[in-house]
Amino acid sequence: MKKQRGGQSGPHFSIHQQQRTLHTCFVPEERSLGAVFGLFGLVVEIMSDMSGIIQCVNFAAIQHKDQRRKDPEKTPYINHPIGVAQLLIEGGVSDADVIKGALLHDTIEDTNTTQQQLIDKFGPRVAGIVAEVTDDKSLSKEERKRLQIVHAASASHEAKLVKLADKLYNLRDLDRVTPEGWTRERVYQYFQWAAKVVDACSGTNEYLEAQLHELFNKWKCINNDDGVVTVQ
Ligand SMILES: Nc1nc2c(ncn2[C@@H]2O[C@H](COP(=O)(O)OP(=O)(O)O)[C@@H](OP(=O)(O)OP(=O)(O)O)[C@H]2O)c(=O)[nH]1
Repeated sequence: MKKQRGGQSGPHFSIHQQQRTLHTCFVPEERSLGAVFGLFGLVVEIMSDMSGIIQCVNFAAIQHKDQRRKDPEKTPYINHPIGVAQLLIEGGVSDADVIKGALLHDTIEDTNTTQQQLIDKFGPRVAGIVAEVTDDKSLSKEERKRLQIVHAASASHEAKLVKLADKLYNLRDLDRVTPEGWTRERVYQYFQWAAKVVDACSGTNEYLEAQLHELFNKWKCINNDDGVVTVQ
């Protein structure tokens, strides 16, 4: 299948068409022929690099093997990158390098993986997406959080997609259960900060942003005209 600009491909269904209709495949009452064809186009696209994607899942699983999420069930950490990749598929993303970037997105930040290793194994484009969504752990937490907002605005489209799916996954997790040791205030603060990062990525993916705004509405995070997020 011929590659288009930005790594997107699919001669029969535009990425816009896929994004608009694809998520309806996951909602039985809204399922339509167009959505099913859209899903087919996406599956063909992703399948064309299935072995590369499996290699990423395998590498991420090995690198995160001893890590757990912060929820009381101590879910295996690998569930997170796989879930972020799944959200991108739901959002109609058919660019295999973005899916790979999602699967690997925490390997540099949270394991001993280096960017050079990712370049050697998965190529410079995938490694570049991961590098863009990696925080500099040598900085203070406050500075890292501030820089995420600043960097999100000028990030590439591919990195913004991973960022949006990452935030959606984490916010859904927070909505589901409070991590061990977190107060309700800390959860609200995370929502407030995440709303600013998401705002900086606006206009990237209709589906992911709609899902995020649904959560912000539920948690009553209002992004004012002056960019200040308030919680009601
Ligand atoms: N909601 C949730 N988050 C969990 C859980 N387990 C681990 N995390 C991770 O915790 C981080 C958010 O916690 P914070 O206290 O704000 O940040 P910190 O761990 O970096 O100090 C997120 O990582 P991050 O890479 O720093 O993401 P982000 O801060 O860039 O969103 C998230 O992936 C969990 O069970 N629920």
